[in-house]
Amino acid sequence: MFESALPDSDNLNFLAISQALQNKGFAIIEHAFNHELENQLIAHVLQLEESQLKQAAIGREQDENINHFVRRDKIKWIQHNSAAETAWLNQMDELRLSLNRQLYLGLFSYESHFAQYQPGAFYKTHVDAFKGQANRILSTVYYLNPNWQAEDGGELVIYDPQHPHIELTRVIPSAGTLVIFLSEEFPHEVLPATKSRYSIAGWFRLNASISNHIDPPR
Ligand SMILES: O=C(O)CCC(=O)C(=O)O
Ligand SMILES: [Fe+2]
Repeated sequence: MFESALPDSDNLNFLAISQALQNKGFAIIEHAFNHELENQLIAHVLQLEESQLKQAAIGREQDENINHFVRRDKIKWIQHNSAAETAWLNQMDELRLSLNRQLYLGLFSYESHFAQYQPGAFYKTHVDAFKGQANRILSTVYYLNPNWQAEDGGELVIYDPQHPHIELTRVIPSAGTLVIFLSEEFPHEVLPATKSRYSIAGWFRLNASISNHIDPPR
Protein backbone atom coordinates (compact mmCIF):
# COMPACT_ATOMS: atom_id res chain seq x y z
CA MET A 1 0.00 0.00 0.00
CA PHE A 2 1.49 3.36 -1.05
CA GLU A 3 0.97 6.14 1.43
CA SER A 4 1.72 9.81 1.12
CA ALA A 5 4.61 10.57 3.44
CA LEU A 6 3.92 14.29 3.56
CA PRO A 7 3.68 15.78 7.04
CA ASP A 8 0.59 17.98 7.56
CA SER A 9 2.61 21.14 7.31
CA ASP A 10 3.78 20.29 3.80
CA ASN A 11 0.50 21.48 2.33
CA LEU A 12 0.09 22.09 -1.38
CA ASN A 13 1.09 25.73 -1.13
CA PHE A 14 4.37 24.80 0.53
CA LEU A 15 5.11 22.27 -2.21
CA ALA A 16 4.28 24.85 -4.88
CA ILE A 17 6.70 27.28 -3.20
CA SER A 18 9.50 24.70 -3.16
CA GLN A 19 8.94 23.80 -6.80
CA ALA A 20 8.86 27.42 -7.97
CA LEU A 21 12.00 28.25 -5.99
CA GLN A 22 13.77 25.30 -7.54
CA ASN A 23 12.64 26.15 -11.09
CA LYS A 24 12.75 29.95 -11.14
CA GLY A 25 14.32 31.17 -7.90
CA PHE A 26 11.13 32.92 -6.87
CA ALA A 27 7.55 32.01 -5.95
CA ILE A 28 4.30 34.00 -5.85
CA ILE A 29 1.38 32.40 -4.01
CA GLU A 30 -2.06 34.01 -3.55
CA HIS A 31 -3.76 33.36 -0.21
CA ALA A 32 -0.70 31.45 0.89
CA PHE A 33 -1.96 30.93 4.45
CA ASN A 34 -5.38 30.36 5.97
CA HIS A 35 -7.93 33.18 6.09
CA GLU A 36 -7.91 33.32 9.86
CA LEU A 37 -4.21 34.21 9.96
CA GLU A 38 -4.59 36.58 6.99
CA ASN A 39 -7.41 38.48 8.73
CA GLN A 40 -5.67 38.45 12.10
CA LEU A 41 -2.56 40.07 10.61
CA ILE A 42 -4.55 42.65 8.62
CA ALA A 43 -6.39 43.68 11.80
CA HIS A 44 -3.12 43.77 13.72
CA VAL A 45 -1.20 45.95 11.28
CA LEU A 46 -4.07 48.44 11.04
CA GLN A 47 -4.15 48.98 14.79
CA LEU A 48 -0.40 49.53 15.12
CA GLU A 49 0.13 52.99 16.58
CA GLU A 50 1.93 55.50 14.40
CA SER A 51 4.46 55.80 17.22
CA GLN A 52 5.42 52.12 16.86
CA LEU A 53 6.37 52.45 13.18
CA LYS A 54 9.89 53.81 12.67
CA GLN A 55 11.58 55.13 9.55
CA ALA A 56 13.47 52.16 8.06
CA ALA A 57 17.24 52.27 7.51
CA ILE A 58 19.38 50.58 4.83
CA GLY A 59 21.67 47.98 6.33
CA ARG A 60 24.03 49.76 8.65
CA GLU A 61 23.77 52.96 6.62
CA GLN A 62 23.64 55.92 8.96
CA ASP A 63 23.29 58.69 6.38
CA GLU A 64 19.66 59.75 6.63
CA ASN A 65 19.77 61.64 3.34
CA ILE A 66 20.86 58.58 1.36
CA ASN A 67 18.39 56.50 3.29
CA HIS A 68 15.48 58.79 2.49
CA PHE A 69 16.39 58.71 -1.20
CA VAL A 70 16.40 54.89 -1.32
CA ARG A 71 13.48 53.88 0.89
CA ARG A 72 10.57 55.63 2.55
CA ASP A 73 8.80 52.83 4.39
CA LYS A 74 8.19 52.70 8.13
CA ILE A 75 8.71 49.44 9.96
CA LYS A 76 8.20 47.56 13.19
CA TRP A 77 10.20 44.37 13.85
CA ILE A 78 8.09 41.35 14.76
CA GLN A 79 8.65 39.56 18.04
CA HIS A 80 6.33 37.51 20.18
CA ASN A 81 4.51 40.65 21.37
CA SER A 82 0.97 39.67 20.41
CA ALA A 83 -1.06 36.62 19.44
CA ALA A 84 -0.96 37.76 15.81
CA GLU A 85 2.84 38.03 15.81
CA THR A 86 3.23 34.60 17.42
CA ALA A 87 0.82 33.05 14.92
CA TRP A 88 2.84 34.60 12.09
CA LEU A 89 6.20 33.43 13.46
CA ASN A 90 4.83 29.91 13.99
CA GLN A 91 3.51 29.81 10.44
CA MET A 92 6.82 30.95 8.99
CA ASP A 93 8.68 28.42 11.10
CA GLU A 94 6.52 25.67 9.59
CA LEU A 95 7.39 27.02 6.16
CA ARG A 96 11.08 27.11 7.12
CA LEU A 97 11.03 23.45 8.14
CA SER A 98 9.14 22.47 5.01
CA LEU A 99 11.66 24.29 2.79
CA ASN A 100 14.50 22.60 4.63
CA ARG A 101 12.88 19.20 4.06
CA GLN A 102 12.14 19.86 0.38
CA LEU A 103 15.21 21.78 -0.69
CA TYR A 104 17.85 20.98 1.98
CA LEU A 105 18.47 24.67 2.52
CA GLY A 106 19.51 24.50 6.17
CA LEU A 107 17.56 27.63 7.00
CA PHE A 108 18.18 28.42 10.65
CA SER A 109 16.21 31.49 11.61
CA TYR A 110 13.65 34.00 10.39
CA GLU A 111 13.47 37.73 10.99
CA SER A 112 10.60 39.93 9.83
CA HIS A 113 9.00 43.34 10.19
CA PHE A 114 5.69 45.00 9.46
CA ALA A 115 6.09 47.73 6.86
CA GLN A 116 3.89 50.68 6.03
CA TYR A 117 4.42 52.58 2.78
CA GLN A 118 2.43 55.79 2.95
CA PRO A 119 1.03 57.20 -0.32
CA GLY A 120 3.99 58.07 -2.56
CA ALA A 121 6.50 56.02 -0.54
CA PHE A 122 8.85 53.66 -2.43
CA TYR A 123 11.87 51.41 -2.11
CA LYS A 124 14.29 51.84 -5.02
CA THR A 125 15.90 48.86 -6.77
CA HIS A 126 18.10 46.87 -4.38
CA VAL A 127 19.14 43.35 -3.40
CA ASP A 128 18.50 42.09 0.13
CA ALA A 129 21.84 40.34 0.61
CA PHE A 130 25.33 40.55 -0.79
CA LYS A 131 27.00 37.59 -2.43
CA GLY A 132 29.43 35.71 -0.25
CA GLN A 133 27.93 36.78 3.05
CA ALA A 134 25.64 33.70 3.02
CA ASN A 135 23.42 35.34 5.51
CA ARG A 136 19.99 36.21 4.18
CA ILE A 137 19.08 33.30 1.90
CA LEU A 138 15.40 33.76 1.11
CA SER A 139 13.40 36.99 1.17
CA THR A 140 9.67 36.87 1.88
CA VAL A 141 6.99 39.52 1.46
CA TYR A 142 3.41 38.95 2.63
CA TYR A 143 0.84 41.59 1.72
CA LEU A 144 -1.93 42.86 3.98
CA ASN A 145 -4.03 45.06 1.66
CA PRO A 146 -7.67 43.98 1.19
CA ASN A 147 -9.40 45.15 -2.02
CA TRP A 148 -6.20 46.48 -3.60
CA GLN A 149 -6.78 47.50 -7.23
CA ALA A 150 -4.19 47.53 -10.03
CA GLU A 151 -4.58 51.32 -10.30
CA ASP A 152 -3.60 51.73 -6.64
CA GLY A 153 0.02 51.07 -7.71
CA GLY A 154 2.56 49.88 -5.14
CA GLU A 155 3.67 46.88 -7.19
CA LEU A 156 6.74 44.89 -6.31
CA VAL A 157 8.89 44.69 -9.46
CA ILE A 158 11.35 41.78 -9.67
CA TYR A 159 14.22 42.13 -12.15
CA ASP A 160 16.31 39.58 -14.02
CA PRO A 161 19.56 38.88 -12.10
CA GLN A 162 21.57 38.76 -15.36
CA HIS A 163 19.85 41.74 -16.99
CA PRO A 164 18.75 44.04 -14.18
CA HIS A 165 16.83 46.37 -16.53
CA ILE A 166 14.52 43.51 -17.62
CA GLU A 167 11.40 43.02 -15.51
CA LEU A 168 10.62 39.40 -14.72
CA THR A 169 7.34 40.11 -12.98
CA ARG A 170 5.21 42.69 -11.18
CA VAL A 171 3.27 41.70 -8.08
CA ILE A 172 0.13 43.52 -6.94
CA PRO A 173 0.31 43.74 -3.14
CA SER A 174 -3.10 42.11 -2.49
CA ALA A 175 -3.95 40.70 0.91
CA GLY A 176 -2.76 37.12 1.32
CA THR A 177 -0.20 37.11 -1.50
CA LEU A 178 3.20 35.77 -0.47
CA VAL A 179 6.33 36.36 -2.54
CA ILE A 180 9.55 34.46 -1.87
CA PHE A 181 12.82 34.88 -3.75
CA LEU A 182 16.54 34.17 -3.43
CA SER A 183 17.87 37.17 -1.49
CA GLU A 184 21.23 37.45 -3.27
CA GLU A 185 19.91 36.98 -6.77
CA PHE A 186 17.00 39.24 -7.55
CA PRO A 187 17.12 43.03 -7.73
CA HIS A 188 13.66 44.34 -6.83
CA GLU A 189 11.82 47.57 -6.23
CA VAL A 190 8.62 48.86 -4.61
CA LEU A 191 6.73 51.39 -6.75
CA PRO A 192 4.83 54.25 -5.12
CA ALA A 193 1.16 53.69 -4.32
CA THR A 194 -1.80 56.03 -4.04
CA LYS A 195 -2.91 54.50 -0.71
CA SER A 196 -1.16 53.24 2.41
CA ARG A 197 0.39 49.87 1.61
CA TYR A 198 0.96 47.29 4.36
CA SER A 199 3.13 44.18 4.32
CA ILE A 200 5.41 41.90 6.29
CA ALA A 201 8.93 41.67 4.87
CA GLY A 202 11.16 38.90 6.18
CA TRP A 203 14.30 36.86 5.64
CA PHE A 204 15.24 33.25 6.23
CA ARG A 205 18.85 33.09 7.32
CA LEU A 206 21.61 30.59 7.83
CA ASN A 207 23.24 30.32 11.20
CA ALA A 208 26.14 32.67 10.65
CA SER A 209 27.51 32.52 14.18
CA ILE A 210 31.29 32.48 14.37
CA SER A 211 33.29 32.14 17.60
CA ASN A 212 31.95 34.61 20.14
CA HIS A 213 30.05 36.71 17.63
CA ILE A 214 26.39 35.68 17.70
CA ASP A 215 24.59 36.45 14.48
CA PRO A 216 21.63 36.94 14.27
CA PRO A 217 21.72 38.88 17.56
CA ARG A 218 19.14 37.79 20.11
O1 LIG B 1 7.20 45.32 0.08
C1 LIG B 1 7.72 44.77 -0.88
O2 LIG B 1 7.07 44.43 -1.88
C2 LIG B 1 9.22 44.52 -0.88
C3 LIG B 1 9.95 45.11 0.31
C4 LIG B 1 11.44 44.97 0.22
O3 LIG B 1 12.00 44.81 -0.85
C5 LIG B 1 12.27 45.00 1.44
O4 LIG B 1 11.76 45.33 2.52
O5 LIG B 1 13.48 44.68 1.34
FE1 LIG C 1 13.98 44.06 -0.53
